[in-house]
Amino acid sequence: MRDVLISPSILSADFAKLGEEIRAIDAAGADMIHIDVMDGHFVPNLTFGPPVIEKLRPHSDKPFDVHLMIAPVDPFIDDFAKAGADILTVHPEAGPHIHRTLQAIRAAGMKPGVAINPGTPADVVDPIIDDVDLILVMSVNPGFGGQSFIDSQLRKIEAFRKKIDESGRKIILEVDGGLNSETAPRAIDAGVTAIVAGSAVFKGGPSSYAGNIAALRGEMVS
Ligand SMILES: O=C(CO)[C@H](O)[C@H](O)COP(=O)(O)O
Repeated sequence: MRDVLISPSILSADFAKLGEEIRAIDAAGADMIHIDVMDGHFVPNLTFGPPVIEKLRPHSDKPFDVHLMIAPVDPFIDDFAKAGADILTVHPEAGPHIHRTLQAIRAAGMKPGVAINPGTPADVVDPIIDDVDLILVMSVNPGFGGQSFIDSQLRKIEAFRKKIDESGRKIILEVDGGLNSETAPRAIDAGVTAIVAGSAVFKGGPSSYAGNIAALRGEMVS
């Protein structure tokens, strides 16, 4: 299997101990920290926003990989930059002008990412592939952790692998939703370079995190 980045989603962490949880996954070998921001409007769930991210920032030096499931996005871009986001990923459906939004994210000093829902075709990325540093393939409908991986998204990952290789650009191809030790190898074979996992990392509590992360990389767990 190729090397992959593991980005644990703190959606499955103990929200009463978020700082502690981030320190634990950092120490357990996480490459990035995946932070899901939901507004109860773009997706049917609510999490948190820039003030919480700012308080979490001192707990890890690893990149904060922030996935915005909010609409609109543009009024909040500077707030996420100030809070310490490194990668800011948005949905084309959040509108109204995805190209302008990606440029604004880069201008604010962050890496722009685009998130693709299970029902959204891969071609939506064609006009903006030069403007993104990360493509996030949602392998569940966004909003909740603990859902099952949607197999049809493997074909989309393969399509993105081809598009990225043809672009000649260094773009992280990330997958999110239902990843575990059975689905992760299939996503890696299809071409992803980063895996987001919530339930599969946080199950069993802090003493299990290192083994859970290693299992997603396809390493033997002792
Ligand atoms: O973005 C998300 C949901 O919108 C979560 O990051 C994702 O679903 C991870 O959870 P799990 O690994 O439990 O499926």
